[in-house]
This record gives sequence, C-alpha cells and structure tokens, in this order.
Amino acid sequence: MLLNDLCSSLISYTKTARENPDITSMEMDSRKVTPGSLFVCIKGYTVDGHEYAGEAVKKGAAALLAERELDVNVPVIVVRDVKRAMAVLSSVFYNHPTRKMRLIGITGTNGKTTTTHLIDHVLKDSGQHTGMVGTLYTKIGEETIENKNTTPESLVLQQTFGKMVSQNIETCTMEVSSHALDLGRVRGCDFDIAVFTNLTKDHLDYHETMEAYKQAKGLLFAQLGNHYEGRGKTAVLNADDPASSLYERMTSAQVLTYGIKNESDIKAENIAIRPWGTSFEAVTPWGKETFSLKLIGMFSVYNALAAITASLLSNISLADIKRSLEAIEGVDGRFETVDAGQDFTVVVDYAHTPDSLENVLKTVKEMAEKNIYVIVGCGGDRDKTKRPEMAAIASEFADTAIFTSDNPRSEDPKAILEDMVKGVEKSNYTVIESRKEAIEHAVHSAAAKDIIVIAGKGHETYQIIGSEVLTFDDREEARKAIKKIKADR
Ligand SMILES: CC(=O)N[C@H]1[C@@H](OP(=O)(O)OP(=O)(O)OC[C@H]2O[C@@H](n3ccc(=O)[nH]c3=O)[C@H](O)[C@@H]2O)O[C@H](CO)[C@@H](O)[C@@H]1O[C@H](C)C(=O)N[C@@H](C)C(=O)N[C@H](CCC(=O)O)C(=O)O
Ligand SMILES: Nc1ncnc2c1ncn2[C@@H]1O[C@H](COP(=O)(O)OP(=O)(O)OP(=O)(O)O)[C@@H](O)[C@H]1O
Ligand SMILES: N[C@H](CCC[C@H](N)C(=O)O)C(=O)O
Ligand SMILES: [Mg+2]
Repeated sequence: MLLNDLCSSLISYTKTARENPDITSMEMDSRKVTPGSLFVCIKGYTVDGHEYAGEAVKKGAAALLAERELDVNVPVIVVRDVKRAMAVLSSVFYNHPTRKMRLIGITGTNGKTTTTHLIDHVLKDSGQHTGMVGTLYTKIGEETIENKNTTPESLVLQQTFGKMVSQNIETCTMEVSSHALDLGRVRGCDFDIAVFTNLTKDHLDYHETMEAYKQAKGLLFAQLGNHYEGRGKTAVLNADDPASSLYERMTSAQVLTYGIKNESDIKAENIAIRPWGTSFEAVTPWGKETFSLKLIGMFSVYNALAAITASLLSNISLADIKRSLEAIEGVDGRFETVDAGQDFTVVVDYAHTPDSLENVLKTVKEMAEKNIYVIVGCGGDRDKTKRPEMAAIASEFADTAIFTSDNPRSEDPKAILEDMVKGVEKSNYTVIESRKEAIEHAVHSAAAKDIIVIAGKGHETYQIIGSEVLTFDDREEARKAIKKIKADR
C-alpha cells in the first residue's frame, strides 16, 4: 500500500518528504523491521521507540510514524499521538478486518478468560470457524500463538485479525483488559458484542482509583456504536453489578442484561451449587432451559449466563448452547483439580484478586468435609492494596493459610509477604517464601478428605523472580510433592 494512501485516513499530520514509498509491513519494534516497513516510534514506559529510528532505517524502513521530526533520509509522518494514529493506520493497512468478521469483546475484573472460552466452545460446536485473543493465547482456528499481553497492542491485534479474516474466521472472541482500553489498544476494533463480567478491586497500581478503573472498562461500551448501524451491536451487562448502570448510560448500543439477584433479561433460577458441578434454569426471551454444568461455584453461573447471552445473540439455539456448555470440563488453571492418587483434594486456581480468592474459598468451604489449606501470594510490581486484603481473605476462609511468593518480579519477596501479613488478624498462617516448599508443606500436612487450594498462578508455567523467568507449574509441583509423600509413607 502506498504511504499516501495509508495516511489518507489520518486527519491531521505532517509529512517531512515528498516520496511516496510502497509500505510492505508495519512494525513497532525496530528489531522486526524489514525493507519496506513503516516503523512506528512508540514512547514506552521503559524506552523511547524514537531512539531506534536510525536502526530501523538501516534495516530498510521506508517511512516512520513519529511524534517529532527525526534526522533520517526517509519520510516521517509526524502526528500528535502515535498510538492513536497507529490504531487507525493498522486497521487500514490490514483492510479493516474487524468489519469482516464478528468480534465479541469481554471486559471485567474476573471471568474474562473463562467466559471467552465458554463462548468460543459454543460457537465452535455450532460449526463456526473461530478465533480467540486472551490471557492463555491467541487462537486462529486450531493454531495457537503465545501472547505477551492479555490484549495486545493495536498493531499486533489488527495483524492478528487480518490473519483471521484470511483464514475465514467467522467470530473472534477476545478479552479486553482495562489497560488495553485505557492505552487505546482496541481503537479501530469494530465490536459486535461487548460483555461485562464484574468490577472489583485490581490494577490500582495503574488506574489509581476505582472510579478511573471503572471508567476505563466503560470505554468498551462507549465504542460499541449504534444499534441501528451495521449488524446490530449489543452490550451484555451483569445486572447484579452496580457498574452496569454506568455502562448502560455510556453505550448507544442495545443492552441485554443477565443476572441472578436483580431484574434481568437472562436470569438463572433454581440454582444448585454442588461439589461436582452447578445446575440452574436459564430463563431468557428465547425460552427456558435447564443447565447442568461441570463448572464449580456461583461465579460459574454468572460466566455461563454471560456466555449464554452472547451465544443467543450469535443466533445459536438454547438447546445447542446447553449441549455445548454441559460438555465443558473446565478451563486451564481455573478450578483445576490435580489427581495423583492422593486421598485429599488439590485445586489449582488463577484467583489473584480479593474477590476471586473469596469466591473460590467460599465455594471450597461449601464442599469441604475436613480442613482447607490455601497457598497464596501476590504479584510484585502490581497493585499493592490487594496484598493485605487477599491475606485476610485467605486466613478468614481457610483453616490454614500458607503465604508464599507468586511472581515477585523486581520486588523483594519478603517485602511482599510483609505487606500481606499486615492484613491478617488470626494466627492460622505460616509464611514460606519458596512456592515449591509451600506446596510441599501443604501436601505433607494434609490428611484424608482435606482440600488444598493453590491460588494465583493457575495456567502459568513460569515464575518471575527478579528478571529471571523460571520454569514453574503449580500443578506439576503438587504432583511431584504428592509422589514424594506417597514414596515416603
Ligand atoms: C505497562 C505496559 O502496558 N507496558 C506495555 C508496553 O511496554 P513498554 O511501554 O515498557 O514498552 P518499551 O519496552 O518501553 O518499548 C517502547 C517501544 O520501543 C520499541 N523498541 C524497544 C526496543 C528496541 O530495541 N527496539 C524498539 O523498537 C518497542 O517495541 C516499543 O514499541 O508495550 C509492550 C508492547 O506492546 C507491552 O507488552 C507492555 O506490556 C507489559 C508486558 C505489561 O506487563 N503490561 C500489563 C500492565 C498489561 O497491559 N496488562 C493487561 C492485563 C491485565 C489483566 O489481566 O487484567 C494486558 O492486557 O496484558
Ligand atoms: N465471574 C467471576 N466472578 C468472580 N470470580 C471469578 C469469576 N470467574 C472466575 N473467577 C475467579 O477468577 C479467577 C480468574 O478467572 P479468569 O482467568 O477467567 O479471569 P480474567 O478476568 O481473565 O483474569 P485476568 O484479568 O488475569 O485476565 C478464576 O480462577 C476464579 O477464581
Ligand atoms: N494479568 C494479571 C495476572 C496476575 C497473575 C499473578 N500470577 C501475578 O503475577 O500477579 C496481571 O498481570 O496483573
Ligand atoms: Mg484473563
């Protein structure tokens, strides 16, 4: 695509030279530039991409997108806000892929990954060719690609959507993080359905206040567009979460609500929460159906209702949705049980916020016959206000809490543990900095019919200590510890 054609979608910019090269790719990392690339200079949190302009030109960049004029011998497109311009240009460069497939966006503090998977499962079972973007991976048909972020940068996203369209993907379901909304990563995405799961405390290191965090999530509903435009845009909101009333006001799209307690369009009635699963009757404008799911806990009912609503809006019948959701065993690292032949239960769960930890422990408490152990830590370089709260919840709902390291990142693991312990009033806890040793300790201590919950890292197969990324998997460590006690006994 010629540079001038690409730039014609920008309203305000200056161009430093008359040349009009053919742009063969767009790159925001100088190391990936190839001859003909448009190199996008991003001022990041760590380094300034403008510093790599020279290197990009040496590698053959045909033009640059920047926030200031640069001393290079290729045209520089100068704009006020590079990230904003990049979102527009990448959608143009990849030929507006999200206008050619259905795009479902899911935001909320907890439940995004789970709900995304539930929706994708139903769509696939209905015969659709699907894509997914989120914490676990990006998926295009059967191909999975590792993600650095839950919601990648706009350029990466549009490139991914372009691939999806070329492979005839009909619907992409994606997690939309509050960071992505605030940093403009999803500008240029034409969403058809936007789903809200819930809003509780997280990421205050970034957003600073709950009000700012709530507003950031609202951007998804604000950008959804009018319901009389295109293919019928719909906001799917959780009627039981107070933030939904703001999102209803922020969107000009149609709204469908789901819930359990408050009046809603899609309701769950006659709910039964059991150790082996969850059942409820879904009452919808499309009819009623009883669901018996293998997913555990009241929060699973909410995730299922959100998925049912998005699936109904995708023209799938309630009976087909039932068949598909009932077949789901679970999602990687979400309430995943580890069975290595032991006589107690081990649950690995990605709960890394106060709300999710409380939900998981309350659920476990309802099914526990004997003692509950919880192993939990808090991530370094992340919201510090969560630490005492998560520790307090662990000590309140479990019989024994073991505080340990999650991903300490650049922080001192001991300092994180000190922040946690400050929130605890009871004395039913132990601090074991090494996560491996914490798991071994719990496995060693557990008696028949006890339950051990290993929280916070779920599907993660690594632990970040300092700048090192070490191989670590809670499920593997639990299995190894169980094997060891079985050999010793
Ligand atoms: C705070 C934040 O969002 N950081 C994101 C940001 O990194 P950064 O600003 O540090 O980037 P940088 O290293 O300064 O680089 C600036 C530019 O120079 C370029 N560069 C750099 C080096 C070089 O040699 N050449 C070069 O061109 C880089 O490619 C980049 O374009 O841009 C990167 C590329 O897009 C992101 O991967 C990175 O996310 C980091 C990993 C991160 O941890 N983000 C978290 C806060 C986040 O976004 N989390 C949410 C999920 C939250 C949830 O689960 O709810 C998410 O959506 O992932
Ligand atoms: N609807 C829900 N409400 C509250 N807690 C939930 C809900 N769904 C899942 N959880 C809990 O939150 C944990 C994380 O779930 P999930 O990975 O689906 O959330 P997420 O929103 O994708 O998280 P992240 O922001 O890290 O991407 C689960 O392991 C479970 O403990
Ligand atoms: N997307 C979340 C994941 C947290 C997972 C937890 N294991 C941690 O490292 O804090 C974040 O980056 O805040
Ligand atoms: Mg997620």
